[in-house]
Amino acid sequence: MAFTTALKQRWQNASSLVCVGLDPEPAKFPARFAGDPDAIFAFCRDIADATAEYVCCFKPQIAHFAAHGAEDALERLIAHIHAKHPGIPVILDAKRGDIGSTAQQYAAEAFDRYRADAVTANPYLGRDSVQPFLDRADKGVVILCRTSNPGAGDLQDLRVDGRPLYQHVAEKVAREWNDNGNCALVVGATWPEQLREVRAIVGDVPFLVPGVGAQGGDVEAVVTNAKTADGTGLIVSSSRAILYASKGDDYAAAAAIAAKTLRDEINRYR
Ligand SMILES: O=C(O)c1cc(=O)[nH]c(=O)n1[C@@H]1O[C@H](COP(=O)(O)O)[C@@H](O)[C@H]1O
Repeated sequence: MAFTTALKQRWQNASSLVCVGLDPEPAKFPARFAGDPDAIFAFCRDIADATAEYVCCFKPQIAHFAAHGAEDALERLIAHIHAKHPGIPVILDAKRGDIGSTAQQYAAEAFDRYRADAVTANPYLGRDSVQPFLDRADKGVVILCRTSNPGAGDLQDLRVDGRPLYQHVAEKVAREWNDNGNCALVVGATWPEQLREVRAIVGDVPFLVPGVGAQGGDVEAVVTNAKTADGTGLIVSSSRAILYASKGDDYAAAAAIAAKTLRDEINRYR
């Protein structure tokens, strides 16, 4: 099923706009994983199984696996999510972007090797660098627009033809790059004003919104400023606040409570 179709179904059927980000950091794992050679897979699997009923998506972050030589764990984790939780799309957070021939390989990596349903991409090399992702009509392409980090404005806010660069990205993606209807935009939860501005430019294009939880974004401001008319349109992603809700043996139950609490808070403002 196409990413956007699966996402819309999941928004409705699970009544959730929450995405759990799977960013394993072994140093933060509960003590029971000490010395376990498969800790990264086991920890992420437990979190995914505990939180699945409360999410519209999962988002594994590739560097958090690759830094530990755990690409195999990432492959198995995505296969596990597809098998155990069918209908929940997986966004591979890899922020790819390169010349066309290399971008082809990145698309094959994300969609054929890892079997992700969508991938995050950096737009700054231009359309041809994103084209191999756009061409996979059944897959989602989640393009950086106004990121959540403190330095986001260093380049993204530079004024070009009278308005900030991130607004040009938003317009280009919505008007020119979205022929297959498979684009989404990253807009950080830490920037409620920019969320409102980008929503006004792009209509119903879905937003991936990281930055609630550990980065302090305000849930009410995110939802009221950026939801679509039908009360959806958002993939509100939280990683550390859910993954590391408890360092004890109750880590999975604590993650489930954190995911449910975020879902309910979001739903109050939809
Ligand atoms: O593309 C992303 O997911 C992303 C974009 C962005 O603007 N800010 C951002 O924090 N992220 C990712 O979201 C995750 C951080 O989530 P927290 O632990 O909830 O802060 C990391 O994997 C980041 O790479």
